[in-house]
Amino acid sequence: MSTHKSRFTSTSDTKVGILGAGAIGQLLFHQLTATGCAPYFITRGGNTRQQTLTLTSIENNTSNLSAELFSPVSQSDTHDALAQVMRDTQVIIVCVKAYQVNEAINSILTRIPKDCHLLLLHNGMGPHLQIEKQLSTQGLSVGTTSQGALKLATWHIQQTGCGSSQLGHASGPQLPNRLKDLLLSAIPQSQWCEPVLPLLWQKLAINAAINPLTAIEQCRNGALADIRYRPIIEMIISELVEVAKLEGVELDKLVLTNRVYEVIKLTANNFSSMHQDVANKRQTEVGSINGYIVARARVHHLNCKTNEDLYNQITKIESQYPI
Ligand SMILES: NC(=O)C1=CN([C@@H]2O[C@H](COP(=O)(O)OP(=O)(O)OC[C@H]3O[C@@H](n4cnc5c(N)ncnc54)[C@H](OP(=O)(O)O)[C@@H]3O)[C@@H](O)[C@H]2O)C=CC1
Ligand SMILES: CC(C)(CO)C(=O)C(=O)O
Repeated sequence: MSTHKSRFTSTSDTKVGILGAGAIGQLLFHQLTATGCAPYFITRGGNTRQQTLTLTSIENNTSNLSAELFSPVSQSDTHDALAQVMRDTQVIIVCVKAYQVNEAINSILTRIPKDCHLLLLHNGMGPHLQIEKQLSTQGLSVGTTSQGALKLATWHIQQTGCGSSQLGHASGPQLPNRLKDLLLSAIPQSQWCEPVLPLLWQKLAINAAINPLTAIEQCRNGALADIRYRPIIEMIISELVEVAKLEGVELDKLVLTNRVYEVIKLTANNFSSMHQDVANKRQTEVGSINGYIVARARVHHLNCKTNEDLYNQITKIESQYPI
């Protein structure tokens, strides 16, 4: 695997859009702004406006920034402010949930400039397969992050973890080095990795093992260290390794298992995102986690009983949310 180190010096002439102004989108906004770049947000509602964003850092320091928000649905026929700002945008970072990616990109597809690059940053896998087919000339990159951010209020986030981020090429033209440097210098502990797909599969294994089990058992991540979960965790990983192999990605089951247990230990006190989604009766990302493993297995006429069982249990819980 090759990695790319950043040699970026700050600039304000690079136009970066952030699609999705949630916890991770706002965290990246603060981090990009600190390097001298002035990103803007694409949201799914509301009018074009300025918004004050508040960040509470890990050290509990609070800072404010002003951001510009644009929406594809609020434009009058004569003045499409989003189209105008997107015209010279060089990169759009997509920070929505996995199941929101298609709709979010489709809402802006006709406005994306021909030489603009897209970077997908979400948990789980899958949306890139659809998006790469829809892009004509634009390049696509994908990434995974273990940074943590929590929304305290709509426009106030708390950084909850200083993890690392791995980004890399998916399809079409490569992200120009100047833009790679910008992203790598803005996002702490980030690396450009080629190939990046094995790293996404590795993160998928972590999420496939930890997320549904903690949601079903209603426990913190650390509870999965109990020996009684070992057989099911091993089965989840075995199935994933087999599917990844058929997809051309070789993973070492033992290394992956050790990594899953390392994350269980490192995040022992956390409630996983799927646990939180289920506790708050929100749609989960299971379709892009265990659901993705099952879907890719089907393409290769393979059965993934354990992942399928977990997928079914989570979607059943979701279907029982009160309306
Ligand atoms: N938060 C974290 O600590 C981490 C999150 N991740 C991953 O990052 C991804 C994003 O997570 P997170 O930021 O927490 O999620 P949030 O729900 O906080 O943010 C998603 C944002 O996307 C917006 N959105 C949804 N659809 C559209 C659309 N069509 N157009 C424009 N905006 C849209 C939502 O808007 P609205 O307010 O209207 O719903 C929301 O603001 C997920 O895949 C998550 O698993 C990964 C690591 C850590
Ligand atoms: C790594 C882990 C499992 C941490 O909780 C996570 O990514 C999630 O909760 O979605």
